[in-house]
This record gives sequence, structure tokens and C-alpha cells, in this order.
Amino acid sequence: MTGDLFANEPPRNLLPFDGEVLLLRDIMDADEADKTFARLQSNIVWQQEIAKLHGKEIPVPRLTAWYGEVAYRYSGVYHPASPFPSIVAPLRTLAEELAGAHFNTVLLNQYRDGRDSVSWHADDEEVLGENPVIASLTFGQERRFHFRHKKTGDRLSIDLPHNSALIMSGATQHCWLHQLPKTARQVGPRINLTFRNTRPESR
Ligand SMILES: O=C(O)CCC(=O)C(=O)O
Ligand SMILES: [Fe+2]
Repeated sequence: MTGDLFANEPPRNLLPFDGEVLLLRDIMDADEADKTFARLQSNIVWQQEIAKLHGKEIPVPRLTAWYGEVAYRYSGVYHPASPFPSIVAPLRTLAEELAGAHFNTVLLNQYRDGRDSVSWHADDEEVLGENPVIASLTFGQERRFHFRHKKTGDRLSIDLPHNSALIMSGATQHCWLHQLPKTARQVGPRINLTFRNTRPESR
């Protein structure tokens, strides 16, 4: 027999309990994925956010951008509604098809090299609702992603390859934290888009 034995199998839940995480590979043509990475890197207006921690101002270790059909408050900062740019709109449609859910907002992250990261957190803001479905697309450098259970401390790590989608749903945000750690390896840039469905926020 030739070919990939697992090619036609549905993706299995990577979490042992308390939530669902699916990794979908090769979500578009290889050529299209490479072009998407290049377009996102050069066309998105990337921001360097500054976090205030114990009265100190610290640059967030990654570049970010945010778009959405509804206004959103993020780290205390009010973001008015801001339409999806033409490079992002078809990615939203793809994310919706893959996840079987509707998304009205997206947070983009660019990890320029191994010094960029996102530390332990859960996407459990009230405006995302009780058991949010979040579709997280990866383009560019493969990086390792970690989950840690809030109560049991169980851990697992997943390599997120170029041209993939990680679909998190059920109790995942309620029960697990996630992070993308720094790496000492020489690595290229990675772009991530996390699509969410956010309840409109009043000013
Ligand atoms: O870069 C990633 O894969 C995840 C980013 C993330 O967790 C977030 O933006 O909330
Ligand atoms: Fe997150």
C-alpha cells in the first residue's frame, strides 16, 4: 500500500480531558500558504504594544494587530470596530469552514524570532462567552506550543507547523492555560491569527 495511512482519518482530540484541541495540517495549497505568509508580513500594519507591569512600561515580546466587526476592549484599551483587510477576509472564511463556527474578530501575532513569545494565559475573557471556539492559524516558522491544566498541572506540547490550524473548543479555555515559549534556536518569523467570536463591547 502507498500513501499516508492516516491521511483520511479525522483529526483526534489532543487534550486528554476537559476540552478539545484539534490540529489541522495543510489547510491550503502550499503555494498559497507561502504567499499568504509574505502578504501578511508586509501588508499588515504591525503594532508594538506596550504593557504596564508594576508601574513599568515593557514592550510586548511580539508584534500584534487586531481587526473586528465589533468594538473590543483588550488589556484595558478600547479598540473600535475595524474591518478585516482583504488579506485577512478569506482567512476568516477558511477558519469558519474548518472550525464550523462564526468569527467576528481576529488577533494577529508576529513572532519575529526565538526571543518573541506569549506567556501562560487562557483566552477566557467574558466577552468570548462560556466555551469559546477559537481558530488559531499558523504561517511561517514552526514553533512549539504548550498547554498546562489549571488544576492538575498536566502538560502537553504541540509543534505548530506552517499552513496549519489549531481549533480550541469546549472547556479548553476554562481548564487549560497555553503559551508559546521563547527558544534559543535560530528561528525565522512566525505569523499567527486567532479568530474569535466576541460580544460587542460598549465604550
Ligand atoms: O501564537 C499562537 O499560536 C497563540 C497566540 C495566542 O495564544 C493568543 O493570541 O491568544
Ligand atoms: Fe491565547
